Amino acid sequence: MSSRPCFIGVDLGTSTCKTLALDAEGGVVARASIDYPLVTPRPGWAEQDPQLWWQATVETMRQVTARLEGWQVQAIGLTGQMHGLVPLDAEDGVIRPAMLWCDQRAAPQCETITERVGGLDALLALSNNRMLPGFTGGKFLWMAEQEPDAFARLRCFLNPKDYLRLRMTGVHATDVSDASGTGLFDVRRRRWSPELLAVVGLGQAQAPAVFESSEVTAGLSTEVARLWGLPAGLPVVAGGGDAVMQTTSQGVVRPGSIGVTIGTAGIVGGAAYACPDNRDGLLQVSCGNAPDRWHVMGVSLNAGGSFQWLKETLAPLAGGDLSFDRLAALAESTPAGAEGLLFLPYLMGERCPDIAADGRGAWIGLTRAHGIGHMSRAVMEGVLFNMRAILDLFARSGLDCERLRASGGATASPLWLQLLADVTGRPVATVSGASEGGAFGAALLAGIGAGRWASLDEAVGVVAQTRQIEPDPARADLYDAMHPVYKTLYPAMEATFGKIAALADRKVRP
Ligand SMILES: Nc1ncnc2c1ncn2[C@@H]1O[C@H](COP(=O)(O)OP(=O)(O)O)[C@@H](O)[C@H]1O
Ligand SMILES: O=C(CO)[C@@H](O)[C@H](O)COP(=O)(O)O
Repeated sequence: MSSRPCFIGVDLGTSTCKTLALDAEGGVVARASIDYPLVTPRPGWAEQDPQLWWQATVETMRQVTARLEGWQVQAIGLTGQMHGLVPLDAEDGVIRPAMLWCDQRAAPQCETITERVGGLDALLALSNNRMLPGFTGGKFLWMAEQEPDAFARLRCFLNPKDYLRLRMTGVHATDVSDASGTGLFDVRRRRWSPELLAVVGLGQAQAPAVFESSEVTAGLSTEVARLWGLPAGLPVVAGGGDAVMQTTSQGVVRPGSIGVTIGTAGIVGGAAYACPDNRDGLLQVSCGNAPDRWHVMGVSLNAGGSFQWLKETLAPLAGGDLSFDRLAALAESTPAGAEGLLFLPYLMGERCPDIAADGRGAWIGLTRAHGIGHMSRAVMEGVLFNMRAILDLFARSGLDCERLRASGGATASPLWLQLLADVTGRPVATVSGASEGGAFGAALLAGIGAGRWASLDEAVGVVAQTRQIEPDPARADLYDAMHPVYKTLYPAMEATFGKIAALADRKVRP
């Protein structure tokens, strides 16, 4: 019997590496995932060791390929966390741990870049994006200033998922959607901006080659192919940044629908046929996963990651074993609105709806009547109030939508899904593949690259709606009343957070 074709997608998330194989109808044949830690050496900093990413990829690929007897892998597609800087030396060695998308240390350098090009309007004309804290661009200047010896050794930089490609194929390459997130890319023309590269001290030779998402970048090396029992030279397609790819996995590739992802980050995203002008730069505009598509999104740094922080913080008090389900059950048995307890989730600072590098998290309204169930519920509600504020920004840009499509790790929880509907007051649809996250989209892109589907529109034809969750009228009414109050929290605290950030730099022994 001849082997059946399948396509592999690898998603290098912030918390987990997920790998899956899809058949030619979009059904999942095999999947595996492995977690790794997020390191926060100081408030506002976030790093990971690319070696751990590669180990997780090797192992998840081993587990998936071991289950593919009778299947023939036709191509691999990559996706992963955006905006991270993997600095490489002349031997392709990693010079320092990767600074991630939620790392705020380079906020002052982002302002410097904006000034150097002549202000915000000039920057938007070059890239169509602000140089937001957390974008890759600022990290180069930070390195040049704070770690000049390390910066002098830099010969090439890669986005996180593209480091996996380097290890798989030996090639320095990225795709247009992930390149958009560096802040150094001319999103309108789908090419590096030579002016912006120069402003951060780089030349074109130090930037990876850029491909459209479904283009084949290179073939699997003999050594790596042997590790996974795959043919040497197997095509590895360009893929895309995870925030864009999540929206592709949701089937949101044409204007008119909006996807919400609750992963570590929170993403509100939609597609466009032409590159929209990013007038005030409060949203992000990137190239989409097809040559004729662009992508608009607002990204919160603090969605599922806030819930994960709560779990990790409380786990030692719960004998080290506290599950997301237990935490959600505590929240579910607490009244909607957590009896007046609000949570501002800016634990990693924030990018959208507020640009708040010095932002901090806070429970506001604590009383002796509040317990851990209230705190857990307030965290979930606060994250979703923040997503609703991003939806308000979308509406202001004429991108509103009556229904949402949901994806991301948190959508494994029925409570998160119901609260998303209740807090936004919109029906929420889940789709096949949404719980698989970006790996699903990456595998679809691999399928396009291998010729299974002729276009992105055709490929997302395999994405089907699985459920629709309606908002509960009474809870939606309460959340309508709470949202304007929530929106006052950051403006009220902004100046105080600035002072707190300065105080946090003063180290005094315990
Ligand atoms: N069973 C679950 N119940 C509730 N939330 C969950 C569950 N599993 C994962 N999550 C949430 O999903 C987040 C991770 O989502 P994921 O899409 O896998 O993120 P990433 O791609 O950033 O690694 C976690 O931070 C957590 O808040
Ligand atoms: O910053 C962004 C996109 O602009 C984030 O989407 C990161 O790319 C990380 O995503 P997850 O790990 O939460 O999927």
